[in-house]
Amino acid sequence: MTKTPVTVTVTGAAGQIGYALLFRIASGQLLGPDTPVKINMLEIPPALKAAEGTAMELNDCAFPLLDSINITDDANKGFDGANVALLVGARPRTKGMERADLLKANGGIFGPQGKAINDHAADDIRVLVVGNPANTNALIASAAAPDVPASRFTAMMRLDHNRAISQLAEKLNVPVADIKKMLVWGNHSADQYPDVSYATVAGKPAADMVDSAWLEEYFVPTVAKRGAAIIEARGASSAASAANAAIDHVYNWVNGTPENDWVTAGVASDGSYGVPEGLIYGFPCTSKGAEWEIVQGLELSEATKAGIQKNIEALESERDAVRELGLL
Ligand SMILES: NC(=O)C1=CN([C@@H]2O[C@H](COP(=O)(O)OP(=O)(O)OC[C@H]3O[C@@H](n4cnc5c(N)ncnc54)[C@H](O)[C@@H]3O)[C@@H](O)[C@H]2O)C=CC1
Ligand SMILES: O=C([O-])CC(=O)C(=O)O
Repeated sequence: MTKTPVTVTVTGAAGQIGYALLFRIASGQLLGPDTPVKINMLEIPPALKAAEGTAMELNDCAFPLLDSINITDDANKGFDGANVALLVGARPRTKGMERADLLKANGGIFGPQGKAINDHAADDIRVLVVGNPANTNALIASAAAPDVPASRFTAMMRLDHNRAISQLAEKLNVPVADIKKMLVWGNHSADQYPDVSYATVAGKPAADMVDSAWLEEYFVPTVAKRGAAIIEARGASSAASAANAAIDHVYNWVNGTPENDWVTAGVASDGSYGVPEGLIYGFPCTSKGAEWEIVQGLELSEATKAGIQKNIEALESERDAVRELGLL
């Protein structure tokens, strides 16, 4: 190992996404095959023993890139020196819980974690929020970290992006690798707007290959409600595909996106496409290895404008609810 290890903090490390994620981080898939990693696992006290078990298994893999593992329930220690933070641990919605209760419970997690990132993480910290409601949790964490640029707090829209590619590939019976410039605008929720307007299939416009009835009646709802369909089928929410999307997001952020393509990332709006500044919103993004850049200048159809607007309203309403709770 010649390079300095990169410190990666994973919260909710003992959960199901954590279990699908950690081995891939330690094997080099998050950052690349030449980058050693120090892994910090942040958990709540009841889950520390399970986290220790996962750490034992990580060690048993004898990954050449795995420099060290630290397990803690103290956010200040968990984010100490972190270069990458994957905020997976969140409070799930339980029976009878109102949306405000869920936002409040998660505010209690993501506010303090944002502050700990502010005070202890490395200067180049990059944060990906996976825990739901991901976009608003990212907003809460970012607001609690005034010394960290808002551009470093992102929310995971990549699973939605990958789901959209998969659905289109299946419909057209083409390899997923032929599909470029897929896009899912907005919120990681059922309001999201998966959009094939700019997508290409082997270089040709995807919009010419599918009809609007399929798009409206099948594609958009299938992608937007895929999380619920997985829960229905598996009896548990998506884990390996979520971990895979987190790997894709960070890998492209750090190593850059492919030429002539983009990915969907939930990033702080700069006002692009009429999305109010500051909302963490799914946009078409590229990276050259430093910051996410929102792709500019796309012409928007009426359907896309409506999809964007619906998600603005949904995210503004979450933001206002969180403000009312004093979390912003
Ligand atoms: N953005 C996206 O595309 C997706 C988001 N998710 C979300 O990811 C989150 C995690 O999912 P799973 O791993 O399946 O859940 P899980 O319940 O299996 O694991 C969550 C873990 O977080 C831990 N945790 C809770 N509070 C914590 C805190 N304050 N600090 C550190 N750890 C804490 C728990 O002890 C548990 O081990 C959920 O909110 C889920 O809805 C899931 C799939 C996709
Ligand atoms: O719906 C859930 O709870 C999990 C999730 O975010 C997804 O699979 O997209």
